[in-house]
Amino acid sequence: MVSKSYSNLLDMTSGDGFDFRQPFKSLPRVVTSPGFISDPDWDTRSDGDSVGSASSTEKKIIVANFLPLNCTRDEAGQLSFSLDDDALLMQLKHGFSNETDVVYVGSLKVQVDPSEQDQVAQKLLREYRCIPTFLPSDLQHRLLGLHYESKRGYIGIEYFGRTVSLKILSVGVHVGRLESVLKLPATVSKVQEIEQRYKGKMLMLGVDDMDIFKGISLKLLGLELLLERNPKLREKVVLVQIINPARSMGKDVQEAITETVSVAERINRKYGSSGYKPVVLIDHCIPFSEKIAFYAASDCCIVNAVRDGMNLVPYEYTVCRQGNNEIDRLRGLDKDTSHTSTLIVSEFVGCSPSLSGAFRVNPWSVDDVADTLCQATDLTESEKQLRHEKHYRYVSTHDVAYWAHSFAQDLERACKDHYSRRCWAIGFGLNFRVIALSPGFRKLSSEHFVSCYNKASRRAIFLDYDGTLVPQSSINKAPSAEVVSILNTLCNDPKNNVFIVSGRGRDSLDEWFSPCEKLGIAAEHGYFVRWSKEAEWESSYPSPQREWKHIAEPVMQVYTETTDGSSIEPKESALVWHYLDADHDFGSCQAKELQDHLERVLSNEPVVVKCGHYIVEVKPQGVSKGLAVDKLIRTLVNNGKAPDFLMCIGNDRSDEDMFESINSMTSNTFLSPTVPEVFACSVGQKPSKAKYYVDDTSEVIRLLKNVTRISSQREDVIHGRVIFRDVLDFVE
Ligand SMILES: O=P(O)(O)OC[C@H]1O[C@H](O[C@H]2O[C@H](CO)[C@@H](O)[C@H](O)[C@H]2O)[C@H](O)[C@@H](O)[C@@H]1O
Repeated sequence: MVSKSYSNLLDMTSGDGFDFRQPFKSLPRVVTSPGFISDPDWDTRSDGDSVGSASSTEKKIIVANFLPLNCTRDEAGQLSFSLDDDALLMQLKHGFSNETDVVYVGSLKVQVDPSEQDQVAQKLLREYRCIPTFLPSDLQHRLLGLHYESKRGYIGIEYFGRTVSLKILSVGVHVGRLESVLKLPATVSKVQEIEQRYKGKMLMLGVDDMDIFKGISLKLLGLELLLERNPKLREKVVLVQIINPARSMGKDVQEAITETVSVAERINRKYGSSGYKPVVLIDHCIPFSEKIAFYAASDCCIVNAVRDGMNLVPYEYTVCRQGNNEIDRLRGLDKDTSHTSTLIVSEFVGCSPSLSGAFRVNPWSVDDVADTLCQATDLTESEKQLRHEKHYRYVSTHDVAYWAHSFAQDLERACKDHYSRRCWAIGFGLNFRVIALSPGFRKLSSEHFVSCYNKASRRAIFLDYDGTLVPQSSINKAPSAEVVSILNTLCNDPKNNVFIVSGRGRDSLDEWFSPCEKLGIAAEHGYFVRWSKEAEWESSYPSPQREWKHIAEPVMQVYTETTDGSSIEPKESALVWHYLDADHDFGSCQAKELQDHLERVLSNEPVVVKCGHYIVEVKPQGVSKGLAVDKLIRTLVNNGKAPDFLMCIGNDRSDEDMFESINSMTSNTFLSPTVPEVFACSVGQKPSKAKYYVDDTSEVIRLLKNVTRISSQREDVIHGRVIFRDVLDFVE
């Protein structure tokens, strides 16, 4: 649902905060650089600077799944909000400087009716610096079929010219906050009280939210088995299980509660006595200080989740076990006494890899849990100390501020290039996008192009096919008579070498361009190359291998069956999955899944998996339009025909390789001393490595047609057909 909160996202990049007294501003169409809104409708000072540019306050926008807010709706339907101080997001800001203005963006844990959304959004922003996103549930599950790549430790999502960096960072706890709660007299006396209550027993602790993934009853079953197998531990071991209230109340959660209570009662019946309950369930809200006291007093802490996020319970436990002087004094310990702790952590919990001294368990295996609990009861003091020291060193140095700082550094790196881009706002509502273009990217001026073409003495021209010479939308994929005629004129100019560089197979290209005798063709992204119609097809690659196709094709078939309208195109060197005729949203999600799937199953094969215009293509490694163009130019140079004019037009991702290749030609030593005039041109104004763009295929054709006049005059001169009118036209 779109609410005004979305339009305010643009405000966030300016420094003027969110002033609701101002009337709603019109959306700027062009954003010249982050933070500076160039539209004259917006607040500007008399000197022309935007208000935003004057502010020195650093602003950090933290986008998370959920906002750090407690939200409740009372019986009358009234919503009330309060900051959730326990939320890690709140603590993250301690890693930033005090002046940093932190704004949060995320979902709410309550449903908000569309009619209330604007009002709620404005209230939350004004009172809590929070911007709620009212996402439909199907949008909530953070990669949307977008194309992404792994880049040294983080994921880069190419999004309309911007690289959105995605890094999976660990997170820590706010050690200072825990220590200050631990110091409170109420906490200290609670620690004493708990230690007194469980004196002589090994106190095990579990702290979990009540949900079906936390594996609480599996933990209890492990304890039951431990007591069954080890009678000597009866009366000696107690598990205190603190259960935080459930965040939702579905049937599953209700069943999990019933099961947990019934297992606990069974264990207590079987192994308990008048003064001993092996399991103590605390299933009501307790003060934070009491929870901290339990951490501090417990010999061992067990997290047995079958599925979880980071889970910071082990970190909190470790900090609390370090205690403080007051607790040590009450325990009769001198200040140099080492502290101890024992952790049992499910292998499915996010913090597990960072805790090298913890016992790792498979929560599904009751046997494993029971055995591990048994080992934990049998540790020597020095072993418990060593494990604790190791964990405490890590947890106290990798706290929430450490990770916030690390994140801020990543953010700076990710934004490095952003400041040199020009950003354009396009579309409205849910189609609103910001595209980032490189500073020099501009429309190709026909005059400049024609003038350079005219001056050149040897030209190399590389033309993509689909989306460049024929519209992507055209049903008839064959070139028009006009295209054929233009190409023929260009090819007949002896100053020119003209090539079609396409992903298409050689048979269709051969058939479509049979009237163009002198046209060069690079088919299947340059796997096959032919210099003219009468020349043989050449390939500098080994014959197409079949083995990988036996792996890839069945996978593509599965996706074809489940994606209505999709199909497979076999090519000589490649295999393509098409979804142009399928539902585009579903197709693009399927395409991303398919790409990942193929990359996994083909990881040992000499192929690459690439996405294109409604296609996913598997092709041999080392085959690209860029390499094809590079080889063709090198051959021209070796044959003494070094071009002083290079032109390359294309519209698709595969054409970007061509642009990259010909862009590098100006600095390439093999062309020396000729420095060619380079025209890398994208069809469509979109993020590209090309320096120029034209709007569409009809503009490509117009552009080429303009220069055919120069080439055809040249042809007429050769054939002695120059007439006075042509000379006049040319001069004009
Ligand atoms: O390099 P190009 O000349 O741009 O060719 C790239 C691909 O062209 C063909 O696919 C395209 O046209 C299909 C309709 O004929 C359409 O379904 C698809 O979405 C387009 O990408 C060709 O079938 C592919 O093999 C080429 O790689």
